[in-house]
Amino acid sequence: MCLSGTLEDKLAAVAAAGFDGIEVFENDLIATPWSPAEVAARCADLGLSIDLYQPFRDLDSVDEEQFGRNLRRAEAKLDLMVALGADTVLVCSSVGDDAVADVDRLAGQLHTLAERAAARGLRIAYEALAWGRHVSTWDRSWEAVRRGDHSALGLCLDSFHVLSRGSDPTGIADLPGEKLFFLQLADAPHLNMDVLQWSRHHRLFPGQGGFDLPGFLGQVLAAGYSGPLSLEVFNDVFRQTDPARTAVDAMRSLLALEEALAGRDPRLPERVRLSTLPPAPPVAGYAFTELAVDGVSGPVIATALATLGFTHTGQHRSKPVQLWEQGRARVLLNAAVVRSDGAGAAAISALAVETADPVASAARAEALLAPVLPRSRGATEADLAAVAAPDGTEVFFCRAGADWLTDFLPTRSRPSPSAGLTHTDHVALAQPFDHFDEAALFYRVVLGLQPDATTEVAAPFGLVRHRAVTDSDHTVRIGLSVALLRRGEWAPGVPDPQHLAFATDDIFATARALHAHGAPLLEVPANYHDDLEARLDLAPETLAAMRESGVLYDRDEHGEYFHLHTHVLGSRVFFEVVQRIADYTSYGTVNAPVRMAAHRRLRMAGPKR
Ligand SMILES: O=C(O)c1ccc(O)c(O)c1
Ligand SMILES: [Mg+2]
Repeated sequence: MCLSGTLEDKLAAVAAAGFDGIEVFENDLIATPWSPAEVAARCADLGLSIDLYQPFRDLDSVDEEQFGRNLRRAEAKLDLMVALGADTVLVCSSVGDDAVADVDRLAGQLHTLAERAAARGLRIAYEALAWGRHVSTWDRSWEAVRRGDHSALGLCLDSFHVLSRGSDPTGIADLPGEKLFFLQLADAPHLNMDVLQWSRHHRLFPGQGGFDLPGFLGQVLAAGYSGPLSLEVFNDVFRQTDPARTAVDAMRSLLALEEALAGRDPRLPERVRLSTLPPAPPVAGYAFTELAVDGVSGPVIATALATLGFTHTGQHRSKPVQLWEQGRARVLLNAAVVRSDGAGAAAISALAVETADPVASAARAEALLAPVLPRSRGATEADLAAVAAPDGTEVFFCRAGADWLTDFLPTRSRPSPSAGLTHTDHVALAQPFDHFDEAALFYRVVLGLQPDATTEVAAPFGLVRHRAVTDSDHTVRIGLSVALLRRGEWAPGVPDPQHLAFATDDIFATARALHAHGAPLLEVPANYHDDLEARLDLAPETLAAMRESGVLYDRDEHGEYFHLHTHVLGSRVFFEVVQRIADYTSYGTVNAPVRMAAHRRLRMAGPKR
């Protein structure tokens, strides 16, 4: 269910991603030209077991004649399973008006089916759908299975059905492990909506939504469950995405789930063997960020960096790459990266984090199925490990102390007067809607970061969702944004451009320096500061300074945030300058609509490309 395409497409994708087995969904089997025996053979060739056949719906009935017909239908499926080599069938709780309410009568009908299954050496796994007519909670499905009292009758637990209803999974640990026949895992964002629609359209892989999957899995394993961890994710985007890509995303989520559980519950039973991902070495800030530029955008960006107080300090020995520095902030302008953004564009092409152990960081990324990038370097150049993020951004791992800097020959450029920028505060990457959750999981897990809360703002070209990931010391912050919908020709292709944000200890001194050097700064409407004045008790002189220099403002319970922005440069990127006061944890996202409106005004006024 997680994957797009036909059964043939799906099998190839899951095998390539390293899965051990599959659930076969009835619709896929019906639509394949392969006989059940041929499906079994194909799976065996690929090293895949068929762990579940599903689903069997609406088995029980208060109408005994109807139950008899249901039983005949079930027996046909049991025979099919024998040919398929699948030993467990999923029976989900009934939704029809004739569903059996009396738990003993329901148990009796399940018992009858279990006898038919046992005669063929098969098993029945009974699952409570959250919208089942009379059975919609795990404890009620357990009651029916317990009373059904047959060795071929057990429970299928599905994290979505348990957690979406806010049910307490704590008691699951007390269930007899041998009665847990199957486990389905799915995460989901917290939404207030009809639970069936929520389940069929918005499920996500573990770690991509808001449910406590490690806590849930811990309960199930503590009960003694020893079967497969199966992903059952109904999701409108995944249904249309290249299944090879989705399968990798899925496997990454499982590896991360195992690690999260091991970290949380060191007293797991000994028989539970969790993944041994290489731990994430601590990160210590950005070594550099890189912009891909061309002959048009390169000089535009270089000029802007100079007005921001950066100096062109180095030229790469063998590649058309410039190094620009200010404080600990380093930006590379790379004219050798071929991208599809169009002539005159610039884009964030790479970010490099300093880690305590770059080799271990790269090994972890590889274990998490990140594509390792081929290296092309001269004999004396630093050997930087890099992987590709889902959005195409290259992620480099560098040792503290920056030995890669020796790849650059010093230039004799006249130093730009500093504007007081100290380091890179964050990198903000706009994501295509279809890969937002995948990217958030990737950056968080590969780099060993934690997620911040997700926020949404109403911007000139539609709602924009933001989610950031960061390390506990906030040395590496990555902000991800996504337009929740993109339709028609009116709105820009990427409504929210990428940006690099640099930190200063004195936003107003920096603002004065930038104005003096002619930096292309964004003008902020007076209405914005009037609103701040009405809402907040800011000191009049602070407000006056903000008005004068186009500084925006936000605060949270931990501190304050002052920030300003440049024009969009090279059609795709801009720079931000930020000052964080105390422990402000966010990114001034509330102000993004004002910034985006100002960028829009400039696009209208500017030269047409
Ligand atoms: O949406 C459904 O019908 C459906 C079917 C089978 C499942 O295991 C499930 O969780 C949901
Ligand atoms: Mg299920």
